[in-house]
Amino acid sequence: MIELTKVSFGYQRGRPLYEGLDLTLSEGSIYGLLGPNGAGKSTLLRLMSGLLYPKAGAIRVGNYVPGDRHPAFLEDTFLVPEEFYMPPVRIRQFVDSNAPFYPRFDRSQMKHYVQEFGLTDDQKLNELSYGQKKKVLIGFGLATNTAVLLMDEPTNGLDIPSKSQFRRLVAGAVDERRIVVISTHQIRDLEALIDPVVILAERSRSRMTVALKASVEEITAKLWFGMVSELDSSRPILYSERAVGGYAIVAENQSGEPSRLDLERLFNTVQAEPQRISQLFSSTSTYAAV
Ligand SMILES: Nc1ncnc2c1ncn2[C@@H]1O[C@H](COP(=O)(O)OP(=O)(O)OP(=O)(O)O)[C@@H](O)[C@H]1O
Repeated sequence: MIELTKVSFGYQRGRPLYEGLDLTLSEGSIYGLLGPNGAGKSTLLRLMSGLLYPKAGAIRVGNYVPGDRHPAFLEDTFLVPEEFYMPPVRIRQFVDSNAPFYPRFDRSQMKHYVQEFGLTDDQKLNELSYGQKKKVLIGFGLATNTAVLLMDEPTNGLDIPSKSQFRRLVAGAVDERRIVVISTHQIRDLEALIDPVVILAERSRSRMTVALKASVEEITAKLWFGMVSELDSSRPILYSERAVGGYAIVAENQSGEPSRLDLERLFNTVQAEPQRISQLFSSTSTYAAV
């Protein structure tokens, strides 16, 4: 379990990014962390991995406080950052030097990922493209089998076939003891993978909060995604955008009608109507605390 309780954080004095942020994440799920530029997604992943410390409130990951950087916590947590440095060594050497830090690291799994991504063990990291380096780091992260795997914009830089490989490999690497959190703007890349969805939105004066945390099932039970030819009052519409032949809408799902979640429209709805969304999902959101 990852538990953030009343967490406040800001990089500069007097300019908090979050204040009193609550968020609980459970094992066995791949959470999608979405939010506008600068919302604090990377910051949240750094707080969860112990690279940053909250100014107030508490963060617990299992039995540990990430900021204490206890060895048992560090060997069970892996962060694939958006920007990274890879040393000028062969993939094999990189694995040899870093795998010992992760007791559950599985070398045959890593070998498989390297092959799947079209790479070979003896390639030098400094001779790889950004996307290829990223594949090595993603493969390494998956092969660590840490209880917590955090990935910041993992599909940035991956080509089209690699994005579906990524989805397949991540889906295959999750089990009931693992929590995977993926922060992304590449909603289309990950639509079929992430569930539940966590969306950050502005609470007040540039302070961000978790405006929605819900499973795909809960979202489609409460919201209806579809097309209408006219915007009329037959449905309580939360968001609409012009589309060919009418409007693509997100409405309250008062009749329990099934529909397919559209993450991009959900994201826009949450940013446009954070309070209404919060009321609809009041048991799962902290926005109501404003
Ligand atoms: N090292 C830093 N020093 C000062 N401010 C920072 C630092 N890192 C991030 N920030 C600020 O904190 C805020 C949140 O940044 P963060 O990178 O967490 O957002 P993000 O949601 O990941 O953004 P993006 O979607 O653009 O990657 C931004 O306003 C950013 O300018």
